[in-house]
Amino acid sequence: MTDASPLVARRLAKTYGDAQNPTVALDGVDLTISPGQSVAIMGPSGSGKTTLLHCLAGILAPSGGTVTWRGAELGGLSDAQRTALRRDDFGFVFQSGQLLPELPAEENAALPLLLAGSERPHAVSRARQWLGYLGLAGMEQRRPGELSGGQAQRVAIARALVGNPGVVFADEPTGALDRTTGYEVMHALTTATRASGAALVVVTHDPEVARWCSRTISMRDGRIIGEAVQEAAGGQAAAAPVAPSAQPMVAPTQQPAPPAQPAQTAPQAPAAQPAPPAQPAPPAPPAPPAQPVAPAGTTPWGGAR
Ligand SMILES: Nc1ncnc2c1ncn2[C@@H]1O[C@H](COP(=O)(O)OP(=O)(O)OP(=O)(O)O)[C@@H](O)[C@H]1O
Repeated sequence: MTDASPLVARRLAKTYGDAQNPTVALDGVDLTISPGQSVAIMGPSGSGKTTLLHCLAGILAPSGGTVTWRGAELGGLSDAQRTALRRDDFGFVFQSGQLLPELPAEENAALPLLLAGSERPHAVSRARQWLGYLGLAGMEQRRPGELSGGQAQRVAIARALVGNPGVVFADEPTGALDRTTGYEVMHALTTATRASGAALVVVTHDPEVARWCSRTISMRDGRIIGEAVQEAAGGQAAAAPVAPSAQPMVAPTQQPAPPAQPAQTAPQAPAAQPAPPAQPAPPAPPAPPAQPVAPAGTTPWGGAR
């Protein structure tokens, strides 16, 4: 990824319903997210967190204002262009249930590349590399029902990163997990995202989850009412320095070398420190699995929602 331009929202507004019964979900949000930043969005229920994430990601069309990514205003793109952008430039991790139950982990993780037209061996190889980086070596053939909740979320993280996105959006990624597993997933998410050079946007209710991010945005009634920047740049980075040996294996054609980030000290480490991800497993020759069925209209990189 060479483009260092940020994701920028200006005067973003979103109203649901009609003129007789409107619900103002976003009311003039300004936000700039630079490459490599991790941003937690917090606020009470109904404050507009998910709506903001969906507008930033091009899933929802705002009622007013703009979202600009790499020089393109999302509102000016066609539906097909927005779909391609979500598929190629953005990665997504949701609370749970986003994996296709009939597909093994490696095919779930490879899906964005397969849908983008990559050759299957390349796509599956890249998926296996990310799964190995995330500590799932040996589980590539397991289906979601054969994985724990935390393992399934790590497959989802591998899928979010397999296409080398510029931004990863995560909506309550730990919401269905117990506290310790949630921290492990946040460790995996922030470490892997940082290693790839992508920005990360996380919606969460949990301040401990937010501490893994370098910035926390607070929302109320559709507005940003405050922002906190972690003292140590990147709470998660502080908590979990990435040893060079733990960096993901890199396919030179698509995946840039992980940035040489300095290891950081951990004054704000979350209380429960998860173990670092396992060492990357050497890529194995991919099996030629069955063609996955694209769930049209049900995924961020698929049809309109
Ligand atoms: N599809 C929709 N139609 C109508 N109103 C909606 C829709 N989606 C969200 N809203 C309303 O918009 C406001 C913001 O919702 P949003 O889901 O963005 O909040 P949130 O902060 O993510 O909430 P939560 O933490 O409960 O998930 C709420 O008042 C909600 O009821």
